[in-house]
Amino acid sequence: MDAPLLKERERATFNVTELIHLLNGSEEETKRRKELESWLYNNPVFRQDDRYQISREEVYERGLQKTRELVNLCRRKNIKFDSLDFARLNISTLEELPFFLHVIMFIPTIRGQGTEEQKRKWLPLAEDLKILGTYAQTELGHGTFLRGLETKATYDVSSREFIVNSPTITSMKWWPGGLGKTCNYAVIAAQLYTKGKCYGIHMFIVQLRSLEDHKPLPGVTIGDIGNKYGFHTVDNGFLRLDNVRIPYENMLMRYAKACDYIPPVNPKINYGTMTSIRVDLVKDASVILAAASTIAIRYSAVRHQTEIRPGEEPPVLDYITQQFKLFPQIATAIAFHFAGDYMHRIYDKVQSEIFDGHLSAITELHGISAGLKAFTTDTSIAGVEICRRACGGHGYSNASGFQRFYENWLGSATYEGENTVMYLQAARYLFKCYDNPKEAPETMSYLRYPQNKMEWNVKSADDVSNYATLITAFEQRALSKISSTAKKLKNLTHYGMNRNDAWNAASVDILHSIKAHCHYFIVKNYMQSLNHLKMSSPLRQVMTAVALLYANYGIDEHAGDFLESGFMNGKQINLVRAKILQLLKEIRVNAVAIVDSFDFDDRFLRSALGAYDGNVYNRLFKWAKLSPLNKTEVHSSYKYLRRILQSKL
Ligand SMILES: CCCCCCCCCCCCCCCCCC(=O)SCCNC(=O)CCNC(=O)[C@H](O)C(C)(C)COP(=O)(O)OP(=O)(O)OC[C@H]1O[C@@H](n2cnc3c(N)ncnc32)[C@H](O)[C@@H]1OP(=O)(O)O
Ligand SMILES: Cc1cc2nc3c(=O)[nH]c(=O)nc-3n(C[C@H](O)[C@H](O)[C@H](O)COP(=O)(O)OP(=O)(O)OC[C@H]3O[C@@H](n4cnc5c(N)ncnc54)[C@H](O)[C@@H]3O)c2cc1C
Repeated sequence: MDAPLLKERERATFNVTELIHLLNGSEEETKRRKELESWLYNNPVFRQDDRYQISREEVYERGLQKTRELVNLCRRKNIKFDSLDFARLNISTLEELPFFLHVIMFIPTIRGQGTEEQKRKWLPLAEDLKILGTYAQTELGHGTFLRGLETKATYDVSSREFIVNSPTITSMKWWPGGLGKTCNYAVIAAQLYTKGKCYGIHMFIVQLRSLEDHKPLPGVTIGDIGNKYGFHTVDNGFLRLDNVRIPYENMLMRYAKACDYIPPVNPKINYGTMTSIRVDLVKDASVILAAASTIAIRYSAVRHQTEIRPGEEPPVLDYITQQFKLFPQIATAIAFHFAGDYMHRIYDKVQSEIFDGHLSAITELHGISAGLKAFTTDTSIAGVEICRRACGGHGYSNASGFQRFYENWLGSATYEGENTVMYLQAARYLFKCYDNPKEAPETMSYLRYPQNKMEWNVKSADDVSNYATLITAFEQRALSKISSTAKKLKNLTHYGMNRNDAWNAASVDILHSIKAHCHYFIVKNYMQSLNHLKMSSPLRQVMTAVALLYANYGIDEHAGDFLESGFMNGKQINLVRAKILQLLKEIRVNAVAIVDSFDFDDRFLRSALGAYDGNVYNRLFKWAKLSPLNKTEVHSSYKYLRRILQSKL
């Protein structure tokens, strides 16, 4: 163990194991997670040491090899794809495997939207991996605007079949994960035409490749869309369908029927699978940010640079600016952890209501999940970059481990609903609730009895340590943004603009309003979660400091908003800033111990900078020696260099 990290750990004021169990849910949950991880990490197939030295084809092939191992493991240990154990394994592989869309979207869509008969037919095939599917919705021309999708499924009464067609270049399916080379089936989103009339988007199960030799079936043009920023293991694909016939029974008909068309009670029930992934992404955002901050904090405790006082070169973690960059990232990761727990609870509740036939709750779930998906992915993407830059030059090396987080995670601002679009969806619901406060759910309870308070009740540094006072600040900021935007919308329509144009004209303010609401929700949920959890008093002291930092940092970051309405004044913002400095000092002593409590295995982080033992420089040198350019003392391409050097160009 490198001495600096040992010293950091020795002076921690709380018990790391207690926080590990708290974040995992219980001691048993921690044990189970570690057991699952060790099954993966002790398997050489999941090695990553030459990850950046192999070609895309090899990466894809490795992805399939890992898939086979993972499936094998699940079979041996009787782990079901819809279990918490599988979700943990999924995260621990750290790379999306080519069959993940099968597990996270293809199977859930059949489960959620198939009739009992359809589920009896398709689920055993899919769960036993006799067929492999994906979720093919996005097209070359449209991803966001689902009503604009062009793929057609036309019902042919005489043969009791649907004829599926992509009539134009823009109607080609484009992006679905695993579509290019891996899957032989897909759930296809297509416009349903029956008896000459279009009834909008519905889901159809379509076979794409032969189950014998994996060749594309007649009428199917299919392939990989080419290299991307990340997800190199995944064959995101394109698909063109030319008069492909599928049986009537292949339309998922739990909520709607074709032929004599019967519409679903709520047409947005077709969008349910997307909602479930958006819910998961909130927790994923926490995991990614926790991993990035673990690397940056450990490295910052080991890295010594410059001087604060002459003659003493401190760890860079002693620089207040470094703490100001990194400690809010730790706080945010923990805040999103609790938000993720909340989202899973509400998702399970709504699922059971849907099961009982009550579809109304999906609107609320959509409103909350769309907003939090956007807020948490946006924030965590920015946070990973802050952590990377906090590691100076070495942060830019692939040995830092950051690139993997970037590669895949950058996409989260786009997939499963582009973030601006998701914010605007969430805002639709927010403004509806503002107009009809009685309809406002618990998460927007402040809209039920909106109290525009004149000024913030803060006079001293102690006041900004009070949870209720801080929550009120975020509530008032949201309320002020929402009410002024609602006024703007009203004015625009009053002076003759139609509602849609007014919405577009006010959309920048709308965006600010929904972000303020999401921020309020995260702060409130964080503090309420802490209040409900049992913990020792040393741990409570640390967790309180971190929660207070999250809230006070948020106020400082958006000081303009808080000052704008006159609710806060300049003096109070100064009290907030002073509190932040005090909290940074308080957290400093525990920073390494807190990231230790995130409990990432070194084999998960795969970072020379962030390994548990802090042996940064030896690991960096070991990494450099592995560079393919170092296989020989003189590289074979010296032949060009020699000519340049000898002026024999
Ligand atoms: C190091 C550690 C590692 C950790 C692991 C990290 C890695 C994790 C990775 C995770 C794996 C992820 C893999 C990637 C998978 C990506 C898959 C995709 O992108 S798949 C493709 C994803 N694609 C997208 O996400 C596409 C995004 N686009 C859309 O979702 C829609 O087009 C739309 C919502 C924008 C509009 O739809 P449109 O039909 O035009 O709607 P209208 O305008 O007509 O009406 C709006 C009304 O509908 C309502 N409503 C809407 N939605 C819902 C809902 N879900 N429910 C309920 N209601 C809903 C709404 O409230 C409103 O109500 P009202 O106000 O009228 O009362
Ligand atoms: C890694 C990855 C994996 C994916 N996997 C799948 C998959 O498995 N299956 C699948 O079907 N799809 C998949 N997708 C596609 C993904 O879901 C879409 O790309 C996403 O929904 C965004 O749609 P778009 O590309 O049409 O963006 P666009 O909507 O074209 O966005 C372009 C810009 O327009 C803006 N914009 C669009 N509409 C509005 C609006 N109404 N108001 C304001 N601004 C607007 C956006 O904010 C954005 O700035 C994947 C994408 C990625 C990157």
